[in-house]
Amino acid sequence: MAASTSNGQQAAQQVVTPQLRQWIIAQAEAGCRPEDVLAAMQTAGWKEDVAIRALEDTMAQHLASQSAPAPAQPTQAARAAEPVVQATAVPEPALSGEPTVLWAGDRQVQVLLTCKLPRVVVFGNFMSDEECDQLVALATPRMARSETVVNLTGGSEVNDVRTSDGMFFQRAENELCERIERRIAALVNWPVENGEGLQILHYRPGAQYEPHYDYFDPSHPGTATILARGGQRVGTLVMYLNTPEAGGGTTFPDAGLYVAPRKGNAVFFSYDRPHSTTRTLHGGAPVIAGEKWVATKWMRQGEFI
Ligand SMILES: O=C(O)CCC(=O)C(=O)O
Ligand SMILES: [Fe+2]
Repeated sequence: MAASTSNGQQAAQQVVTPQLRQWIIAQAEAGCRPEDVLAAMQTAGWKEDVAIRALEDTMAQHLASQSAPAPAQPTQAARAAEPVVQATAVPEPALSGEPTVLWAGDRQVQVLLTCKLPRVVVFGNFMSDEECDQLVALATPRMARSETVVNLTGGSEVNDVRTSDGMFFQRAENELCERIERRIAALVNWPVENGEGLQILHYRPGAQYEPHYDYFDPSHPGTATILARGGQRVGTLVMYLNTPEAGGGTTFPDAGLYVAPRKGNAVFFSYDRPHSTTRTLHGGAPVIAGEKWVATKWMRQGEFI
């Protein structure tokens, strides 16, 4: 099996050929485990997300085309059609009727943009100017250089990936946090109890948050400790507390999406599995002029304790 390339630039254009599909089916029928098929594809230069989608789609189609009744024990071929990482329920706004506004319990919020993959929704008028200013004022005396979770230990440390300052509020620490948390819960239909405390970030000119995933990497040793407090993260709401003069948007490189930071607006995204196939790679673009303040709410699968 030969992949078209292992070069990142060209890899974005990798195309799943009929030959690759045949090879996948042959491996599964020969009894190869899906993990091994995936590993072989990656060794040959296929991007992980392309390989997973090719494997899942090919085996699902192959099984659907077989007319024989399902065997009592799943075959290797059936196992290969199972998602490599299991999907889970996620927060989701009530957008089925394509509304232009949503009632979030105490406030009407505008729907400005929706995207299926990655699941991204941009909201307007999520918070009032006064609420934004008040949150910044409450956070300011407590700002410290941002820390990022260290996956090896489950602890956190200062590093260069995130050059902003930050702080965390406890959940429901004050009336404003409580009000915003209830609004988020109503907007994305996810229990308040599953939310982490609000995080406030402050970026000065040049500061940025390099592209990353918000879920915890299941393969890292520190993740088990983190997951004990409510399971995986499954959704994020980034709320813009001011409008920088230039730069500082939230980027989704896999979708070529740039969300401009506008005071009071917010960007929501969800990820139903801790995997790159959710395409939720995102970052805070460098602030070019002015400064940037955001509040981030991360939502867990279960109650965050
Ligand atoms: O600042 C941003 O636009 C993104 C923030 C972010 O990704 C986070 O807080 O996890
Ligand atoms: Fe993030």
